[in-house]
This record gives sequence, structure tokens and C-alpha cells, in this order.
Amino acid sequence: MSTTIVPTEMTFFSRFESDILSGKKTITIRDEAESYYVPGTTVDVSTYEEGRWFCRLNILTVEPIAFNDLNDFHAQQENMTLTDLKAVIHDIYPGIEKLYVVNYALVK
Ligand SMILES: CC(=O)Nc1ccn([C@@H]2O[C@H](CO)[C@@H](O)[C@H]2O)c(=O)n1
Repeated sequence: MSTTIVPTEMTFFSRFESDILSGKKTITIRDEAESYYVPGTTVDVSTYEEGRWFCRLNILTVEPIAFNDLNDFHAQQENMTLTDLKAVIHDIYPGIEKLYVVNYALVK
């Protein structure tokens, strides 16, 4: 028998809070450790720095993506340029090639 653990919380760096709340940022890109979000479930979202809750997100899809396959469409959904997105991801997940695109919608 096995038990599936569904994550119910997610953190973001606080600098992304306003883009998430305004709907300008509709995806996040995470590593394997954070690839277990389940489409159709809802997570409580807090800032990474202060742990301050700021919204709930409905998880829409979770799809694998290779770092080298990141494109302008991903960048657009992150509300940044592809160059900036790659730099940000490289900073957070240095050397990680296997990533996951988590697509979400703000819960009103
Ligand atoms: C705080 C924490 O635990 N982890 C992360 C990981 C990623 N991100 C953001 O997702 C996008 C792609 O990685 C970019 O916009 C990142 O800055 C984030 O805000 N927080």
C-alpha cells in the first residue's frame, strides 16, 4: 500500500507577489523536489522570506521541461524576458536541467 502526499503550500520570493496577484505571472518553474503539486488542487501561498500568506492558487498543470527548452512563451507567462528567466532559474537551481512548469490560476 502506498500513500500519496498532496502538497498544500507553496512559497514564492516576495518580489513576485505583485505579479502573481495582478495575474501577470501565471506559471512557476520548479525542480523535482517541487514537482508533486496536483492539478485540480489548491495551495496556500506565502512569501519565502517572511512566510506571509498572500493568496491561494489552483494548480492547473505540472509538466516537465528541460532548461534548454525554455522559450519566449514561458518567459511571457513569467512576465520577464527569456534571458532574465534563465538567469533567475540558474540562480535558484544552479546546474539543474530537469525542471517542471507549474501552471496556476488565482483563487478569488
Ligand atoms: C521561494 C521558493 O521556495 N522557490 C521559488 C522558486 C521559484 N520561484 C520563481 O518561479 C519562477 C521560475 O523559477 C521564477 O519566477 C522564480 O523566481 C520562486 O518565486 N520561488
